[in-house]
Amino acid sequence: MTVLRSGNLQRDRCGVLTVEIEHVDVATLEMLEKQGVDCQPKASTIRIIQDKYLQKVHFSQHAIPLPEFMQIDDLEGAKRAGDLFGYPLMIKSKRLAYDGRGNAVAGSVGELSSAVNALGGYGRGLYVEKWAPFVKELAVVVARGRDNSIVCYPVVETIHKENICHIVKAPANVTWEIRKRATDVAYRAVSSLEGAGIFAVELFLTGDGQILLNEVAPRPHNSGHQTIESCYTSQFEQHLRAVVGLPLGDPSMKVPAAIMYNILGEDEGEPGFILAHQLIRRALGIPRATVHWYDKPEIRKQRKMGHVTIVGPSMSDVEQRLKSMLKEEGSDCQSAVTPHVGIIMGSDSDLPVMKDAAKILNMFDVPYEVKIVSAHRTPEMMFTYASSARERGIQIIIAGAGGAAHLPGMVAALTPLPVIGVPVRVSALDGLDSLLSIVQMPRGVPVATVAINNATNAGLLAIRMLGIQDADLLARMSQYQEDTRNGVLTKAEKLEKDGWESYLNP
Ligand SMILES: Nc1cncn1[C@@H]1O[C@H](COP(=O)(O)O)[C@@H](O)[C@H]1O
Repeated sequence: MTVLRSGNLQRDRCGVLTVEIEHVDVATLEMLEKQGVDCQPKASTIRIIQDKYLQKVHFSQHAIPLPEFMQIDDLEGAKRAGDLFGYPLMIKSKRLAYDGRGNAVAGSVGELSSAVNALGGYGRGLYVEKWAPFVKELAVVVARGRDNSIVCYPVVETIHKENICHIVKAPANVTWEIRKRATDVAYRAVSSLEGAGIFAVELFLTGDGQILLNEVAPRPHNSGHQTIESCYTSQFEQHLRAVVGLPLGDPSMKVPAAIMYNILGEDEGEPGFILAHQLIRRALGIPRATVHWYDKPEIRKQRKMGHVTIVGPSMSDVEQRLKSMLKEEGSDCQSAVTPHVGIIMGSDSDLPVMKDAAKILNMFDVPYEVKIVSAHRTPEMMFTYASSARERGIQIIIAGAGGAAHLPGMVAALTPLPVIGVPVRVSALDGLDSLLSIVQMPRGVPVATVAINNATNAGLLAIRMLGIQDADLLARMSQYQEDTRNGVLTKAEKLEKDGWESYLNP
């Protein structure tokens, strides 16, 4: 087996299969050699994939949702397609179309000829697709083993610039239902093919929530590069497992968020290398960023020269680091620590109580923010705060209010994050009004409610929740419990030794 750089499977004239692969650890290689690697993806798969038109025909036969398409052989055919699908019209080359090559858009009937000429004429083998009015491009990397077992990686969002993949965000910021639908389309597309290995399935999400299959690439793919750092099994290891016939690995993410940024040539020759190296230098200074440089001998504008993957506790955290790497305005990676907990309260008069939650978070070194947000006096602000909290990387909200204390409940209705309510004692009713307002939530909208004025417990509960995914934090929580226990034991010993009278009047 030869280990090269990309991800394609090739067979030479003697029938020896070459796996082009970029990342493989020595242990896997040794194991492969011992196995006497025998990789034989079915020829039909390769043929289907190489001819994009045939691929479309194949998928439409399997009732997989696609943009409408038809083959065109001359100008008359192209005009008919225009009449049928309307403009703009997507014209695609059947073969060797990738990275924006082999695609042209005709904005009107008058632009048909120039678009076709740009693709090398009808003789190249062309087909047209109805314009897919997508709001996002999604992708799912799917692995298929030689025993036909299939696993799907989490759905990612791919962001293209001038038809070239620029950024991949994992996981995609879409609803669970859309993720499920995208995964289902990808699964069905790969199930309808033959062969083993990684298949990257590119999808369109339309404004009305439809998922359309764009294309399938039968190889480790740019949309899966972030799996090296973000998933338990990278797409490259998975590809080897699949073609060799080993059990497929766990494709799930081991970090909450990842972004892959392609390093594209910004200039030709030496100036291009200097710019790329400046970017790499900045990337090396970004926490949790990993640089991959492909060491291609030549640099050209828009050529993929490498990529950077940044992983982190939330998408907003990772986005902030990316901005900082790209030196975008308002990005200072050092000062911008994403708060994990939001402490909010209905009024500044709640602060003397709510400060105790902040003290606990200080003690455990958990980043947080403190804000005044009133459900009644600033309802719009409450709406914006609650509905954007998750996106900003907040993981838990502690909300305190007194009297008609609707803040925790309303916030819980607006976010999927856990909300801890602190009833603040303010009125003649001694806090019972606040307690009942917070605790008596309707079914379906939970608020974890602590005792009246006990913001300390809200802070501690937040630490325990965060500890589920943070072993160090959980260990510190055990230590806190141990210290509390020792504190009580010391007092008990003193009471025993001194007697209650001198204990009370030392
Ligand atoms: N329920 C509510 C809505 N907006 C503020 N509050 C609560 O009203 C109490 C009294 O607020 P203030 O001291 O500002 O009058 C505070 O506990 C505050 O959370």
